[in-house]
Amino acid sequence: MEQAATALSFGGKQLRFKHHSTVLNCEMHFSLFLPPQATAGSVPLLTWLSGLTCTDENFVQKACAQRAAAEYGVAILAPDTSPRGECIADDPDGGWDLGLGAGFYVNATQAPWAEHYQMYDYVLEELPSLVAKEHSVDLSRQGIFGHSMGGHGALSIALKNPSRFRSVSAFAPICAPLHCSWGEKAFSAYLGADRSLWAQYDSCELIRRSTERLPLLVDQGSGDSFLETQLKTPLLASACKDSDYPSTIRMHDGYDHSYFFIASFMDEHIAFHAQHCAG
Ligand SMILES: N[C@@H](CCC(=O)N[C@@H](CSC=O)C(=O)NCC(=O)O)C(=O)O
Repeated sequence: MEQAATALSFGGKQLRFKHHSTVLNCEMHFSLFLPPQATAGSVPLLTWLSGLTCTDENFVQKACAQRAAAEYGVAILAPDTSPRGECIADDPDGGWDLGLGAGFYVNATQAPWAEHYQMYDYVLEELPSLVAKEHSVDLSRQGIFGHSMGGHGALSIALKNPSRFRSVSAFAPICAPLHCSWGEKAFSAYLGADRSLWAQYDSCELIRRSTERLPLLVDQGSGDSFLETQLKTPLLASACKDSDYPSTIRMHDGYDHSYFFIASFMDEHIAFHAQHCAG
């Protein structure tokens, strides 16, 4: 693991690393914020999953997360959104919703994607273990959150692994990839034509199948241009209601899909995770 950048921020450190991922079979970058409390002992680890077209750097530069992370004493790990490199398969039609920057946090089973697109295992297993080997983060106190495609990733990964996380939250998540064109395009490429295999990564399906409960917070802007076509927040609200899954799903008048929205509520998400990851 090679350090690519470091900067002090609110008494903590904003770091960027390059490493070889054995799971993804390529070179990757990721970012890690360590709060000042990490110099005295291990701190909870929050994983942030970004949306379509992002790298690890969008969150670092635009989410305004460092001040609250330093205040509450939590580390934030920000992975990239897909495998990277010239040899990595990409959307043959040049779209930004498949391939590079659009890994959807699943383990692809189909050619040509399966060779590198294993983002589920990378985010859940390889990266936190790698970080914990070299930094004082406590893997028994983890939260996960994300935006849009990353909100889908955070919800689905947490719902599939409730014993690994204390809390989950999302900004404008893709709530039901089985029922939107972004999800249908990505899942048919990565997972194949059998839709029954897609359900293992669909948050609404996972809520309906769940037996354990995690604290769950979702924020959504009413002025988000993707709300009706791609995100479908009401489907998540219905799944939670039908399954008696406790959740806080908040609509915010006029907010759009951008990082301006994310930054506006970032402090509340970090406080939410810090509360559940304490002790
Ligand atoms: N590049 C596209 C817009 C893509 C976009 O809006 N990406 C969002 C995530 S969408 C769902 O996963 C994003 O986070 N963008 C990065 C940012 O810094 O805003 C276009 O040209 O329309």
